[in-house]
Amino acid sequence: MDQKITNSLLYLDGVSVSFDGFKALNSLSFVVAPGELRAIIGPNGAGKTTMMDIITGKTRPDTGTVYFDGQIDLTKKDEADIAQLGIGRKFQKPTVFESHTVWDNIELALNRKRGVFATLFYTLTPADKARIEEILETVRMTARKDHLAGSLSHGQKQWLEIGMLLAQEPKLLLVDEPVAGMTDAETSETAILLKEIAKTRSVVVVEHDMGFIRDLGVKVTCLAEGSVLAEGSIDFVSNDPKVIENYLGR
Ligand SMILES: Nc1ncnc2c1ncn2[C@@H]1O[C@H](COP(=O)(O)OP(=O)(O)OP(=O)(O)O)[C@@H](O)[C@H]1O
Repeated sequence: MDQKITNSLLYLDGVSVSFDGFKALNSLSFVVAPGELRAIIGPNGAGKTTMMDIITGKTRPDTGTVYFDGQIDLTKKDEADIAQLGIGRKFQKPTVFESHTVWDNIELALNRKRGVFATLFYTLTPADKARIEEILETVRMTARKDHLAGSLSHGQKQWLEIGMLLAQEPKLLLVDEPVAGMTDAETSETAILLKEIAKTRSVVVVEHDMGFIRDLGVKVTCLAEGSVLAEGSIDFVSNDPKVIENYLGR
């Protein structure tokens, strides 16, 4: 098999999908390395959400290849299989269990892997507790572990949900517009948090907030009309005349 495929955590090549004759993705190709944090930008309708739908198996491509972790063909897997393989997705709106504590939210996420019956009779091992504590620390929630999730700020709920995804130990985390609606301080902290998380897994983050993207300081892929318009450092991409015309200058 091609070395580029086997050395990548995520490999998309020539991925196209149409809805009622409209090409939402038009021969999209890009590669994410193991342990890479990648930022995706692009105007509304560029295909960013559709790209995540393809990776997570919600949408099937009409043509193209999608490989995960070297040799797994994601186009042959369903959504449940893909989640099980280690791809976690954070949607834009936080979805936490509001009437449960922060700790319980993480514990529930940790148990989700075990199934309902096993969970009923399961007591946490010291290793589970240590993992929950570690996740709480990562997502800045240690001091709030006994608070009800419903009492958290919008930004804190986003962090808690990232923690719930971490409990599933994904190899790849897809994060959709995490800083929309966050305060400036929360936004800066989220950049640091995602960089920490990407030390142990790959993260693909879609955002419109260019200050946040600059803070991340990672390779940026700009999509437009379903394909890659430009890719490289934030300075390289934001100075590209095509990016200015299609996105930044609008
Ligand atoms: N299920 C669907 N049926 C019909 N059209 C769709 C479907 N999903 C997406 N589209 C269209 O495909 C195009 C790409 O949409 P997509 O949501 O992927 O863009 P996006 O880059 O995520 O935009 P935004 O920044 O607004 O979230 C849009 O024109 C959208 O209307």
